[in-house]
Amino acid sequence: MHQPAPSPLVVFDLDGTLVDTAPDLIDTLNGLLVREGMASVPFDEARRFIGGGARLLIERGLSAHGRASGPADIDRLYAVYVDDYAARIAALSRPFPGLEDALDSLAGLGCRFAVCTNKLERLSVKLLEALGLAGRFPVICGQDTFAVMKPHPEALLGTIAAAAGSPAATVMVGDSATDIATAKAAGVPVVAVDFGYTEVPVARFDPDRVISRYADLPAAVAELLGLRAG
Ligand SMILES: O=C(O)COP(=O)(O)O
Ligand SMILES: [Mg+2]
Repeated sequence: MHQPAPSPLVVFDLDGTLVDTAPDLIDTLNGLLVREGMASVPFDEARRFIGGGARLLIERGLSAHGRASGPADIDRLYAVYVDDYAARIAALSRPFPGLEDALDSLAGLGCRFAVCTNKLERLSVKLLEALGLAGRFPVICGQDTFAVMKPHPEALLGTIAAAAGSPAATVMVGDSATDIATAKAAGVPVVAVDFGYTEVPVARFDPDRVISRYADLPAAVAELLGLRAG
């Protein structure tokens, strides 16, 4: 007896992929820096600090001011950051254009959806709930869901398992070198969006596809997984 093949799964990164969170992340970081007696980091510079989780964002913010920081400093600032960010979670953050239509088309191809992010799980759920998107993603895994975070492949493989999917029937969608490395290590094809947060153009990391707008995602996923409409 053959097991029925698991339905195709699309696993999305969150910051810079599903949602343009940079304004709220950067306002939170800059609020923290100003209270510590430092200047704000310019938006375009701070945007490139996103992608490795909040701790790294704070470390990069401090080192932009030439401030060396020990783990105790980061721990203290991180606790404040998480509360401040939670309070403004979707003040300015919005889904990238065309996302919902692309999800509708992908659902029409039989795809299910999950999130694998380096944001804390509870903040990820809160953000997607605030934007009315949580119902689209029955599985939302964050940096603290598993013992490891991206780029460790187990973060993605754990997300796929939680969604009762199979790596062979999954596509990852992300905006950063971290996402591409994670997918490659897990043996999962990856579509990179080029409108997210990265210092180096994503094409440089050799993803399977690069898209510049969500309208192009359904065809890319269909091609990578050999899906047909209907
Ligand atoms: O907030 C971050 O720095 C990371 O988030 P992401 O994994 O959803 O890009
Ligand atoms: Mg990202």
